[in-house]
Amino acid sequence: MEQRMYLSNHEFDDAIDIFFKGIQNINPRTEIVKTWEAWGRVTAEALYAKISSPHYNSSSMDGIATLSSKTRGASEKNHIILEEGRDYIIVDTGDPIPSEYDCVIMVEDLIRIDETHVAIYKSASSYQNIRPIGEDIVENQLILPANHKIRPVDIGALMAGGVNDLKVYKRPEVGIIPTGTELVEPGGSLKAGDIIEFNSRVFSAQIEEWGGKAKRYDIQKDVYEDIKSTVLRAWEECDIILINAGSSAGREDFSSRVIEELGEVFVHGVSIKPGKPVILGHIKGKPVIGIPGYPVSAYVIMEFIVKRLIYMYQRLKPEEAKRVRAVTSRRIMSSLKYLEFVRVKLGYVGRKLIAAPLSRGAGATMSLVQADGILEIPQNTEGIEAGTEVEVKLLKDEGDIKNTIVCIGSHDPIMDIAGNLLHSENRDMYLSSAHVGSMGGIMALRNGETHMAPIHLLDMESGLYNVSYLKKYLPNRKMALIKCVKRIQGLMVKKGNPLNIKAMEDIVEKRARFVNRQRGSGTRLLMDYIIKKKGIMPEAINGYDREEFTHLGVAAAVEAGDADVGIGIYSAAAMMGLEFIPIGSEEYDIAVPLEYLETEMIKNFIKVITSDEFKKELDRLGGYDYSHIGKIVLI
Ligand SMILES: Nc1nc2c(c(=O)[nH]1)N[C@H]1C(S)=C(S)[C@@H](COP(=O)(O)OP(=O)(O)OC[C@H]3O[C@@H](n4cnc5c(N)ncnc54)[C@H](O)[C@@H]3O)O[C@H]1N2
Ligand code: MOO
Repeated sequence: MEQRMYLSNHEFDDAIDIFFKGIQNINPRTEIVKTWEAWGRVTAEALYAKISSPHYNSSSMDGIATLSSKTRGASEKNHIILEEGRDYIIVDTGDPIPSEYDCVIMVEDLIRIDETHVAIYKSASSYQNIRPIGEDIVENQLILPANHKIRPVDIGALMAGGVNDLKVYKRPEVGIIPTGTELVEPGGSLKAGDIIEFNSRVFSAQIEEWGGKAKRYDIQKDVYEDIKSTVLRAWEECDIILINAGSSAGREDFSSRVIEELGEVFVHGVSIKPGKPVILGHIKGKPVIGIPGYPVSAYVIMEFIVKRLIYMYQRLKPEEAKRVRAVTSRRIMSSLKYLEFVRVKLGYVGRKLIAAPLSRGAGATMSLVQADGILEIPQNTEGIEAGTEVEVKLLKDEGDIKNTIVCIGSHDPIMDIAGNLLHSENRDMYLSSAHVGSMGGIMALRNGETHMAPIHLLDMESGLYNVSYLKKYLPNRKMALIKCVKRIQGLMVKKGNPLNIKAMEDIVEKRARFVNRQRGSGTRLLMDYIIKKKGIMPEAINGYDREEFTHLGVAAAVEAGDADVGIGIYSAAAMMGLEFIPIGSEEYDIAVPLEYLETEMIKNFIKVITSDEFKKELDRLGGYDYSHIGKIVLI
């Protein structure tokens, strides 16, 4: 089969314009629903009250209904006595007021004389404590305009006004077709090459959130005729069709050909990243979108195009995301060719709102889970320097961001545990970690971009940890070091230690494939220190230059068999089921500028790491000595 290359390079706004112009003749359909089932729906016509509310004069208090003229002249000194049946009747809140009465006196203001008589000591005014007809809603009054999204309170007013049925826009049915021979349903055992199909489930939830109705079709293998017949079925059953994956230029990327054969492709390929190979088209007037397979690419297309489409069917416009000004924590490179959407973590450090970029890969679902905002880097920009003021679209509440401890530095799984405990103990506090290695953490402290930096930096001269680095790199700042843990560092190998590696020398001798940590990380310094002491040259180790950014990254590479041996901490090896050969221990501490030490956030953080619960977690992971945890060293 001939391989087709896509790919126009439309600018994003142009592509969106072309698409929405192409489908502008769509007329949203309407239906009648019961008011009590209309929450979240959008009114297709203005709604007027059919009756007044209240629809009779009603008592607003418990007491007696009487005639105000009979109470005239009553005072503390001049009680007036009223007789039941002749002067008043007893009423409760909400009771109708017979026409011969014009006011209600509260029971608290009555002096009971006997079974049938009360005295009053205050005159009453006409309509006192009576809710007159239409006090709330008057018949024929406008309750809601057209194109209004119905809220819970609207339902009450509509029903009070006698409106029980209403015309709303139909929720568009959105057909989702996951395609790919490699896709499998969740739950089964996985072999290399299997991909758990989850995009369609994410889309379904998004579609429901935006007011559409999701209809998921079975996974379609990469078979042209099968995909085509499923698209045709979805076309008959749905208003909008989403074909997931197969949008790119691969041999089995059929989406655009199917759409072209059955309808028309307006755009294939947009100058954005991620999301570039999106396909925008229609089949006989029904929108069809080919959504790229990578989850983050898919997110971008769902958020910017599909959301708007679903809203359009309900005559709504997506609300604009709130934007804030922030300062970039590090340099972010970007291609001149694309408008790029970078997920960022946000946090206030001093008065600066810092935006730290998260993992950029289009497959990084965690970058979406962790993101506080999206930073758009315009096309024709090479990137953004560290410390630049930028605009960020918020994905989270600004209040939550204010209560976030920004933590930039070396990674250890215990920081994730501390973050989790911090949030479960203090529901409004968060810990946001960026893993840039120990030296990266020191630089972030220097630039005022972080509240804390976890570090484990070995002084090659003295063999001591951390203190000398803070003195050297932050000479003019009063710093505190929160002592944390001693960690056992070592070599990780596959279970059974197939190459029988016992010490550093074995890596050289056996030509084992090594995976290292990045320069600037404390683990790398330790590695450099040890091989230097042993007189091993870096070049003698196969893969000394191969760098991973986290302990788990190293462990995962060994686990997958991409490397024979790596360096890292015990807990990471244990998590991945690897064997571990200790080579030394190091001090992993947390550097904090003194001015933050007394803040609520840091005080709570210290409380967490000194708690029994945290220590229990450390025991569970293994490889940590926490005898000095929480001790403060002033520098
Ligand atoms: N030679 C080129 N290759 C690629 C290009 C290119 O320009 N030239 N573009 C890349 C970009 S950018 C993207 S984005 C992807 C889009 O790929 P497809 O839409 O064709 O999707 P697949 O290749 O089938 O899948 C990619 C990837 O996505 C994940 N995936 C797919 N479906 C699901 C699902 N239902 N649930 C969860 N995850 C899913 C999966 O990891 C797939 O490996 O193409 C690049 N290639
Ligand atoms: O569009 Mo792809 O999504 O850049 O990764």
